[in-house]
Amino acid sequence: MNSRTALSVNLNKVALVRNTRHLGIPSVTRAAALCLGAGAQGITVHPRPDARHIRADDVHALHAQLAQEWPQAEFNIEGNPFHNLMDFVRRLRPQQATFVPDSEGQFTSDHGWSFPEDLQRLRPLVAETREHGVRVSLFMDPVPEAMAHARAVGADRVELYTEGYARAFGTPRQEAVLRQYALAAQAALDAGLAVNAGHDLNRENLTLFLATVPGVSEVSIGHAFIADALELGYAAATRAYLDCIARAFP
Ligand SMILES: CC(=O)[C@@H](O)[C@H](O)COP(=O)(O)O
Ligand SMILES: NCC(=O)COP(=O)(O)O
Repeated sequence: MNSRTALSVNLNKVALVRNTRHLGIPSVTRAAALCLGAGAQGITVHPRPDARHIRADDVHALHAQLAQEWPQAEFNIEGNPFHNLMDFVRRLRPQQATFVPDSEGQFTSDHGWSFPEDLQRLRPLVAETREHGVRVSLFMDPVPEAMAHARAVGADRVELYTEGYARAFGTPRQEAVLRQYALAAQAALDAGLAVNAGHDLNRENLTLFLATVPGVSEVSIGHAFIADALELGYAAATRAYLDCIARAFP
């Protein structure tokens, strides 16, 4: 299937279920193989410092699996570069690192970086990550004015934090909120950044987002994807999300 936006499947929630027993099932590497085999372009993990879901050995196993069996796939590791993310960047050099300003033990990601406050401390870590050959994406709220700062820090991309859109979807606020995301994406593109998006995207809200917000290179989707995969299976869920993406670009 040919489309303009890549699908990166986030496997956090597979590991969350696996961690409730000591049996190794469900397997994150098996999930990755099934999603990539069905056409997903990448795999995302967010190894949190408390290891509640993805653990360090999962990140290493997935990295080795993708390098050997899916060399064309993108491996995207998310996390806070001031906590544990840089260890993975330095050792594994994935295709993409997404910097997320989560606190330790955070329930789930709920905000992006703040500029100019975070500018100076991020700059050396962005530079180091890029020197390792790893693309840097910064998790950002949809604030158009912040995009030039993200570029000034040296990032390659921003990931628009989409929970606000997901909450507004289907409500009277939907149009105004989408306009805000479109303006933020355009500001990022104008600043020379590529645009990713993620958080609470699902089969209902994805097509409208991609049809409205310009130039989204990649979406990373986990929670709703895995919920769908419980009903449909990984391969059918992947095909369903690829179809949502394709329908945005008729
Ligand atoms: C950055 C982002 O939006 C995702 O990584 C999200 O935080 C998923 O993490 P959890 O699966 O731990 O909620
Ligand atoms: N970067 C967002 C991500 O990987 C998945 O977020 P969600 O779909 O689990 O909310």
